[in-house]
Amino acid sequence: MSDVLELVDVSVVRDGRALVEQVSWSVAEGERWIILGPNGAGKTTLLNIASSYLFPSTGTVQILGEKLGGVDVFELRPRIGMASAALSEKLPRSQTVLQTVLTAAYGMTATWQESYDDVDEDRAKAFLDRLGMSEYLERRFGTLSEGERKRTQIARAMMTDPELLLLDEPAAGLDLGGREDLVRRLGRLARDPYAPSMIMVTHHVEEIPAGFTHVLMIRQGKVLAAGPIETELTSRNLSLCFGLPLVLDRSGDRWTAQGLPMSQT
Ligand SMILES: Nc1ncnc2c1ncn2[C@@H]1O[C@H](COP(=O)(O)OP(=O)(O)OP(=O)(O)O)[C@@H](O)[C@H]1O
Repeated sequence: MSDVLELVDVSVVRDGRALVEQVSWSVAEGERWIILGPNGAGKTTLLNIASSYLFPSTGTVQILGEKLGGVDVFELRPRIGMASAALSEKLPRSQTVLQTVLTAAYGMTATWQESYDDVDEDRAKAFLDRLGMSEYLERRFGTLSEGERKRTQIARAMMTDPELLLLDEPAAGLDLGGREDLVRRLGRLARDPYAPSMIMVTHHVEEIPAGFTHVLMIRQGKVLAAGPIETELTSRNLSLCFGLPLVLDRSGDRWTAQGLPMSQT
């Protein structure tokens, strides 16, 4: 299996402070990674590197076999699908859901013409259907609920048939039903052998979909643990990562975590 992402000794320094420090990490083709860590740990910074939008201060990065700095990022970016709150803000609120997904095929956020190939339209509809958005094709993006917006964005990220799919906190802001619906859909995607390699950022173990295979835990810019979920996602690692005693539980293929009662801390 070849690597879709390889970071060697990567640091990002801003104003004399390391946002991520000496990170070495590789993601092989077909793997589904969770990046887990507290607020400000450096998760989005890692995702911005993986999407080729951020160059490290030191260290080397290879994305889909191309070395960052030695490749035209405009050729690389269509091969990477990304869904994040920052990207969502750039999408025009007046565009329909279908247009929002279709524009991704042309590497744009807004429509510049109304004619798209039928084949693109069929693809966009198929992805929206997979995300449970068939009923919303003509709805304006700005009128969607948070959950509907997230699902539209994931369909959009799939539109270029990416080899690497990056999801930054896809379940943030969703209610319990919305979260469970999204986690189930992501689980289905993760188990699809034809789906791209995936990296998903989250703060919560409850949001880890079934089918995700690996976890990277980060705290204050440094990697605490990285490897298969089965071995690395432990109460000990989670406690170190979030800085308080936590008990991790597994029920079937899903996870929960809670702090120890005060009397035991
Ligand atoms: N351009 C910048 N200049 C200075 N500091 C920055 C810059 N971008 C991010 N940071 C800081 O780097 C740290 C890591 O940020 P990052 O967004 O990667 O964290 P995160 O783990 O994704 O956090 P959250 O869970 O809160 O979204 C934070 O302390 C943030 O304030």
